[in-house]
Amino acid sequence: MKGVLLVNLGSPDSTETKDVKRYLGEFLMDERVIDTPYLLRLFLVRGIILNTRPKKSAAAYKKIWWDEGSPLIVLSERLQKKVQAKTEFPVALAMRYGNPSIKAGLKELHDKGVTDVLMIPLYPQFAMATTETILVLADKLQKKFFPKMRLTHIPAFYNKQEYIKVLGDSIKEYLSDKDWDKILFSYHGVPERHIRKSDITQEHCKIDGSCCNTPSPAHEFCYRHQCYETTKQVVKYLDLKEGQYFTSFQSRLGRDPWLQPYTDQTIEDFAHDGVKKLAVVTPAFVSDCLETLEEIGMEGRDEFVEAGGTDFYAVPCINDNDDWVDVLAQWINE
Ligand SMILES: C=CC1=C(C)c2cc3[nH]c(cc4nc(cc5[nH]c(cc1n2)c(C)c5CCC(=O)O)C(CCC(=O)O)=C4C)c(C)c3C=C
Ligand SMILES: [Fe+2]
Ligand SMILES: [Fe+2]
Repeated sequence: MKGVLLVNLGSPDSTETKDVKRYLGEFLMDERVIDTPYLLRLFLVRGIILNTRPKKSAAAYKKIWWDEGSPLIVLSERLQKKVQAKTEFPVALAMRYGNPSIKAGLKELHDKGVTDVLMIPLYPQFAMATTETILVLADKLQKKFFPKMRLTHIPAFYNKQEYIKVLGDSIKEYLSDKDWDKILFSYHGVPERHIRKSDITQEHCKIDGSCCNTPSPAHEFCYRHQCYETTKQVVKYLDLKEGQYFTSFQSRLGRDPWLQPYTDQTIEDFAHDGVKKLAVVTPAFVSDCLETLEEIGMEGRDEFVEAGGTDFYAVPCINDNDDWVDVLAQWINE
């Protein structure tokens, strides 16, 4: 029997510093997130990052936490329930880090008699630190604990017209009663090195601005290409004109170069250049989370207003939008 596993990133169990520390430890010790040799990663994560970051992150999580829990988890649970109502196949939810784990999700499906699992990583664009790490871990768990299960997955859907329509319509609807000067498409960043590592041709991605527009088999796994392509498709769908939109990358961690331009700098530059009313869309995230609600919705807004902007609109993610539920159900049932 077929079953579905929706997989998102995950959140700490609570906003207590100890829970945030445990979650960050699991997240950042993933070799596809901090991709240094093991001992260096251990030193960076345990010796440096986990000494200071958990307290700072816990304070940020406290600002966005809901009574029901982490927004990312609650919104993912709502999505799972709505999708379940649209299909006869069992639909489970799992998180790559923290709870509910991928192992628990596979077990839930296994106990319901599922033999064929369709995994849906809830990331529109492929990245080593998101889609790939989910697939690698699920494969390992399947071999070890569920040898009779068969796993398949839906690849990154950044250019699927059904998805672009849902995203485009949600932006249009949210901004319909608002006056805006510019729309910023802000994607979660990754270190530039990750783009080179994921280049299956080992020679295409130069991160010089042109490679992502030149057709290549590398694009199947190029996060940067897929981000720019998402912007391009939404721009086309919404009929935006040159100068009305821009793409940038947020959430940089550490000193290595990450994908640029950086969102925080872009927001400040816009305000200095006279943009008064800014809308920010965050299409790397299906569900609103710390990075959209706090980093963009709070910090980004403050930066913009301090630099002279007047109106700031953080456009919600597609979350459990009914049209998005219909698209997922269609992909599952086809
Ligand atoms: C598109 C999705 C994401 C990519 C790519 C990604 C890469 C990535 N992230 C970090 C470090 C952190 N990310 C954190 C939070 C966070 N990241 C994503 C998504 C992607 N990350 C989400 C949805 C969230 C929010 C989770 C939530 O509970 O709401 C954090 C934790 C918060 C903090 O301390 O800032 C860290 C750390 C790296 C190093 C990385 C690239 C390889
Ligand atoms: Fe992240
Ligand atoms: Fe590229």
